[in-house]
Amino acid sequence: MTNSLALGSISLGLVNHLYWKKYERDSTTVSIVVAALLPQPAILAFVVKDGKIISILTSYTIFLLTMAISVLLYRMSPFHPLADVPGPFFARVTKLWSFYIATTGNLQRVMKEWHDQYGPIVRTGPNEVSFIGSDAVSGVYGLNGLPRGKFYTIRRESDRPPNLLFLTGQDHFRRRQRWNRAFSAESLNNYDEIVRGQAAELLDVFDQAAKDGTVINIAQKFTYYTFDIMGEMSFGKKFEVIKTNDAAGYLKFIIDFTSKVNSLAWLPWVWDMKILGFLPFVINAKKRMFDFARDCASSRIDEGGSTKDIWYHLMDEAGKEKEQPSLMEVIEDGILAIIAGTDSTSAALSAVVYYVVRQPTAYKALQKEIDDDFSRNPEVRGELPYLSACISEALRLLPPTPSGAPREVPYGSGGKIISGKQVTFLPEGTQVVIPLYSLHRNPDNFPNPEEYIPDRWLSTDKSSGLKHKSEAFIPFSYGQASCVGRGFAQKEMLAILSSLFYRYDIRFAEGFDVEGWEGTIKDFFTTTQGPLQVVLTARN
Ligand code: HEM
Repeated sequence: MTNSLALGSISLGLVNHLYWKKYERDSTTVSIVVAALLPQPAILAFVVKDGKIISILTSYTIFLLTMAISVLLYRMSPFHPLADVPGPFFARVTKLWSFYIATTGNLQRVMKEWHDQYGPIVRTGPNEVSFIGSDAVSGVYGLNGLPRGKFYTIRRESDRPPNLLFLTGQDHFRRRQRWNRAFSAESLNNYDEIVRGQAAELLDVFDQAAKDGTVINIAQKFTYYTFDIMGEMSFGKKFEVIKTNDAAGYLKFIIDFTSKVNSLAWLPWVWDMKILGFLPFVINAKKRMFDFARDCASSRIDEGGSTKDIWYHLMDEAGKEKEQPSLMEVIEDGILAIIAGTDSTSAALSAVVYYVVRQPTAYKALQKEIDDDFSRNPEVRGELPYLSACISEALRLLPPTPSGAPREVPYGSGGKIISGKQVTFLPEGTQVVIPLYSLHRNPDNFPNPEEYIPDRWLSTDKSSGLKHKSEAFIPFSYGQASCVGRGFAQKEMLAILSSLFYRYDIRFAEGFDVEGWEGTIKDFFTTTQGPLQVVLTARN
C-alpha cells in the first residue's frame, strides 16, 4: 500500500504538471492553481491508504517533489519549445535568478553580458527570450507585434481602475486617445509656459550655486525640475520641489516605492500571491501614494486648471467622448504621468551632461552651436541639431528604461515567429524582451557602440563610416504603446540644456568618480542614479 501511495503521488504530480503546462491561460492565477492542487494528495492518502497524518504528509511531499523535478527537467530538456535558444543554465531553469538580479538594479548590465556571451537571441528565463537584433524590433512592437502581458497586467489592483500602462488591446487603444490629445502638437504648445517657468526656477538654483561655487548633484536637481513640471501639468499643482529641495520628501517616497515594487513584475506569480499587500513598507507607501493622489485631485478640482493641462484632456473637459471618464481613472493616469515623466526625462538629462562634460570635443561643438543661437535671438531657440544629437547619443548609451518594455505571446494565438537572420518560434505565454541597453550597444546596430559620438546622428564628415540601423534606436519604445510623452520630453530637455550650456561652464567636482558613475545607475523599470557632482561657473 505504501508503494501504491508513492506511485499515486508521483503520477498525480506528473499529470498535474502536464495539465497546467497545456492549459495555463492568462486567467490562471496562483490561487486557482493552489485551490486545484491542494486537496489532491490528501484525497489520495485516504483513497489508497489509511488517511493518517503520516500518509497525508508523505503524499504531499512526493507529489510536490515530483512536480518540482518534472518542471525543472522539462525546462532543461530538449522537449521544451525554447530548448534551442542559448542562454545561461540557471536562467533556463528558474526565473528566480534574473529576478534576484532585477532587485539589485543591475539587470540591464547582466543582460548585456549574457548577449555578449550567447549572441543576439538569449533565453533569459524558462519562458522568456531576449532579442537585440534590429530585425526583431518590428516583430515585437510593430503592427502585428505582441501585446503587453503579465509584466504589466499583474500590477492592476482590484479596488482601483488600471492606469494606461496596465491596459491592453481595445481598452488601451481607447484610453490612449485621451493621452494622445494631451500630447498633440497643439497641446504641447500650451505647456510652454509651464516648462519656461520651471526652467527659470531651476536656473535660479544654478545661478546661486555658481555664485557660491558649491558642488551640486545635478542629477537630483533635474529630478526636481521634471517632477515640478509633471506635477503642474498633471494636476495644476505647484509642488515647489525645486525651491524647497523636496522638503516634503515627495520624490523620495515615489522613487522608493517604484524601485522596490517594480522589480517584482519580473516574477508575476509572487505578485499574484498578494504578499505585497502584507508588507509594512508597501502598505505605508500605498497609503502615502493614495493620500498624495487624493490631495492632487482635490486641489485640481477646487482650483481648476490655469491651462489645458493633462488633467483637462484625461478628464475630457472638452467633452470629446461619449462617456466622461471616472475621477479615479483620471487620478490613476495623473499619477502615472508623474511617475513616467519624472525620472525618465531627468535620467536622460543627466546622461547628456555626463557624456558632454566628459568629452571636450563634443562640449566645444555644443557650446558653439548654443552660443551662436543665443546671439541670433536670446529669447527664442532655433534649430539645435548638435544638441539634439547629444541627446540622442545619451539616450542610446543610457536609455532610461534600459531593460526594455516586455511583451508576451498571447495565449490562444498558437505562438509567434520572430524572424530575422534567424527564425525563432515562441510558444504561447513566452515573455519577450528587447533590452534597450544591449540593443543600443550591439555592434551590429551601431559602429563603435561603446563610444559617445554625437556626430553619428548628423550628416557630417565625421559621421561617415558611422552609419547605424535606425530601427535599432528605440529609447521611447516603438509601436502603439510606445511613450506618449516623447515630444514633451524633448521639449523639456531642449529648454533646460540650452540655457545650462549657454550660461555656465560645467566641470565634474573634485574627487567625483567619473568612471564609476555609470555603475550607480540602477534599473527598476524606472531608473535611479547616484549623485552626479558638478561645479558650475557663470560665463560672461
Ligand atoms: C526621455 C524621457 C522618456 C523616455 C526615455 C521614456 C520612455 C518610455 C518607454 C520606454 C515606455 C514604455 C513603452 C512600452 O511599453 O512600449 C514609455 C511609456 C510611457 N511614457 Fe515615457 N519616456 C520618457 C518621458 C515621458 C514623459 C515626459 C511622459 C509624460 C507623461 C511619459 C509618459 C509615458 C506614458 C504615459 C507611457 C505609457 C504609454 C502607453 O501605455 O501607451 N514618458 N516611456
